[in-house]
Amino acid sequence: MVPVGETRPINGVNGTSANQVQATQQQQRNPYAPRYADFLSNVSNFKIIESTLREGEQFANAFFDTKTKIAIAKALDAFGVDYIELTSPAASEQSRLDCEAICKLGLKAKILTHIRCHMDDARIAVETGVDGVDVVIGTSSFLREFSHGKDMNYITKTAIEVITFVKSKGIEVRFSSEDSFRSDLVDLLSIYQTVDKIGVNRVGIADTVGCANPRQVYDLVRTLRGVVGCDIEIHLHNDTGMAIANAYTALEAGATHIDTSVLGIGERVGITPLGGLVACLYAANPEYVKAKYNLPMLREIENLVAEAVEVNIPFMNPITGYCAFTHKAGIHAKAILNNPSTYEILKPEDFGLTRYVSIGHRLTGWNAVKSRVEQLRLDLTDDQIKDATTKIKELADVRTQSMEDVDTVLRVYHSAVISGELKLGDSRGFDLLLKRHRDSSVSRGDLTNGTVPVAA
Ligand SMILES: CC(=O)SCCNC(=O)CCNC(=O)[C@H](O)C(C)(C)COP(=O)(O)OP(=O)(O)OC[C@H]1O[C@@H](n2cnc3c(N)ncnc32)[C@H](O)[C@@H]1OP(=O)(O)O
Ligand SMILES: O=C(O)CCC(=O)C(=O)O
Ligand SMILES: [Zn+2]
Repeated sequence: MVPVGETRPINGVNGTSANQVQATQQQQRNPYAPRYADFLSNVSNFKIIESTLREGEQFANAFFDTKTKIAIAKALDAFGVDYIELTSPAASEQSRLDCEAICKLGLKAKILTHIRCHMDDARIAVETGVDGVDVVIGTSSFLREFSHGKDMNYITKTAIEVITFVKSKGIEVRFSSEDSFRSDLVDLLSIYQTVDKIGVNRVGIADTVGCANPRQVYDLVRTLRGVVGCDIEIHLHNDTGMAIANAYTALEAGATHIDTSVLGIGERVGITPLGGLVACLYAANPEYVKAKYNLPMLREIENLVAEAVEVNIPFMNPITGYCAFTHKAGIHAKAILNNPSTYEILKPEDFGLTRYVSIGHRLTGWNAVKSRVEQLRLDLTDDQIKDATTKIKELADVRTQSMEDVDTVLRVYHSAVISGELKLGDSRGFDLLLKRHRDSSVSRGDLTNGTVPVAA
């Protein structure tokens, strides 16, 4: 693969200045930007509640010792997340100690802990030094019957008691209904309205089982926006692959805070991933997202967490997947080389990353090969490059060619053309020359020019 520079039209293929002006104008009208009519939308005005150290600890593979938790908290803080949510200090003695230790780090991000809607948990939480407490209780009939066994009257009464207590300590408090999308709408709205009236800082909606679709998310958040004056947080599981789309829709409907975890880790398949959400919001408003977050840190944070929980970064991960900025098909490669915005909505350089064009395969085209010819500073006409491209495709029909293979083809082709040994279209002649080159490289053990010594 060949790394390709920023917006430099490497080959200037068919480029005219008029085309470039038009392309620039098109780029300036970002079709993904929020529309001005969306007065409710917070797509360019949101906060991230990063829950790798709470929801993420519920991922089956997760065990974070104190040192790892501190490293993750510091990295998230340096990235610029607004809040870091920690496991309940009621979970274990070490969880409580870790919560206290992270509160003492003096991070810019506000530190939250996440508790059951219960005074015992609240009393422990407020003593840890956190900036706020996220209180949750299930409101769906499933959870009321099979989890905690409490009815809505009890839930409301306890919520008021816990919220009043946490507020009396001068720290933030959020009340959330677990399994919101399978809860009765009247129950939900009435408890949210009650807690809003007593001054809760945020209410939270949770798609606990990952069943909601964007339209349902829009409707619920939009309705809630009309009922409460406080901030609205949303927590979205990814069981049906909707977590990023649902988060975006929630912001459009007026949500103010989105829960994320690094790589989306959490219960089952987890929640809205930090990187994927950032990619989606960057597409809508790159300047806002670039100004708010230290984007080049994303890869480092994902590597840190991936290593801690012993998983690989998925190949199709937005931004950091290993082929996120690699372009392959000839049609794509030509356009990318002229202007990367043709096939890229995210700019790799904004994330400290590089774009690549893959050349050594049968879907390649002469424009991509030409860019490599120019990088190698070989002097070939367009017709000669097309001829060499035919050769690369023939070879790639048998197996994918490494960059070294491609470079060898181009160098051998170039020297044969210069010396007059090869005429345009002489495929058989070129095969012989290539074989001779490879045989002599093998016999000399010659690895120069990145040529792989393979038997002919
Ligand atoms: C959807 C979510 O992810 S919510 C967050 C989940 N997070 C956690 O569970 C944190 C880690 N959990 C733990 O360490 C433990 O479960 C603890 C310390 C919270 C509780 O442990 P235990 O007392 O042994 O109870 P256990 O886990 O078996 O059952 C949960 C208890 O909390 C009650 N409960 C469950 N949810 C809630 C809630 N939101 N608010 C109040 N009580 C609740 C249940 O009724 C049950 O009570 P019981 O002891 O009377 O049966
Ligand atoms: O506290 C919340 O809002 C969400 C809790 C949770 O993890 C869930 O419901 O999946
Ligand atoms: Zn969750």
